Amino acid sequence: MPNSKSVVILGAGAWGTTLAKLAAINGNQVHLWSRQEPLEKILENNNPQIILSAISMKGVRDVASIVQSFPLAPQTIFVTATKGLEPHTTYTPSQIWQAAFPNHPVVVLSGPNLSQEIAQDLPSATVVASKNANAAQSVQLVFSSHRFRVYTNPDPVGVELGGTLKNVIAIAAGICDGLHLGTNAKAALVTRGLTEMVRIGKNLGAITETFYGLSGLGDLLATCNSPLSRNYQVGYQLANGKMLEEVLASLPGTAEGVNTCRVLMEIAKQRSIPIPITEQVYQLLAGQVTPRVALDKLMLRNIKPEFDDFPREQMW
Ligand SMILES: NC(=O)c1ccc[n+]([C@@H]2O[C@H](COP(=O)([O-])OP(=O)(O)OC[C@H]3O[C@@H](n4cnc5c(N)ncnc54)[C@H](OP(=O)(O)O)[C@@H]3O)[C@@H](O)[C@H]2O)c1
Ligand SMILES: O=P(O)(O)OC[C@H](O)CO
Repeated sequence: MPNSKSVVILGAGAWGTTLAKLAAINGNQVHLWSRQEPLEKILENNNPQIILSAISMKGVRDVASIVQSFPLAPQTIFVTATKGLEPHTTYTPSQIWQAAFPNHPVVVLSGPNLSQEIAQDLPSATVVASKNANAAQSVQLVFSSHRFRVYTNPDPVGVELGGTLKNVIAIAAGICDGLHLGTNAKAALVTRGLTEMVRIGKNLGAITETFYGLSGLGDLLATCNSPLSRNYQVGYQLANGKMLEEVLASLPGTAEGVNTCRVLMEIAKQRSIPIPITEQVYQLLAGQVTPRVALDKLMLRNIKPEFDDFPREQMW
């Protein structure tokens, strides 16, 4: 294949395995790494043009520092598909990869991508975002197929935060469905959840419009409406009376929203960003409120205008 690339995928979990298949379908030479094998052989023998990380948030920093110890071609592109935030530093995965490899292009891949549906060959779309347009276009070619439509975007911060922040709202959506609160409540929750995502995103340097695209609203809708989502499952099962530890132990894979929620609360406190839904999810995960009390606390907040920054000329 003339455009075939050597692609190393780090993390043989649900998402890494699915992305490896998508890249292989297009004729790329794909090498999937799980931490049971030595990384050295894969990196040294295959001269990767693209290294994609689908590692859970908790492993990203360690894996990035292992990769740092190997010589790489200067044009090697890093792609991150992790949806999480690092505790304490509050770094996104792409910030960790960029700090470890300051001279390499870094691309964020994120969108409404429930891996089980993609693995069944159902149609799906995603976004690859980078400050480096050539790198984003290279990654677009590696993964695009008749079943996986890949768009480019110049706002990696917004694309990465969309995929990360929606996980907390998906926990809330699972609670909403688990309590059988109805379609009106779910619509209100998801819409106000998007408002919270935009508020945090703008504060962290994202472009607002990005949150109305596939990696923001798109992923929010997919994750808040699917029992395939691990984050949704956390909320749904908590609403049905299970303990958090019990739910996490029975989940197939990682629900990043649990840790993301804690990190978001740190960010919101430091920067005085109002995020009431996230705050109630945080208190619920910490065992400080029941789902019903969290609902009442949200409904009984002070009444206020719908938008924080409606254009002045449109105000009364
Ligand atoms: N599944 C999806 O539908 C989907 C879609 C889009 C994005 N994502 C995101 O992709 C990331 C991975 O999700 P997943 O569904 O693939 O989760 P998963 O099935 O639980 O797999 C997690 C992967 O991370 C690796 N890992 C975990 N801790 C590690 C550590 N300390 N050091 C090295 N490797 C470590 C695991 O390795 P071991 O197997 O050796 O434990 C495994 O390969 C998450 O951030 C998730 O939000 C998932
Ligand atoms: O299973 P979840 O909740 O991690 O969601 C998977 C993907 O992020 C959906 O786009």
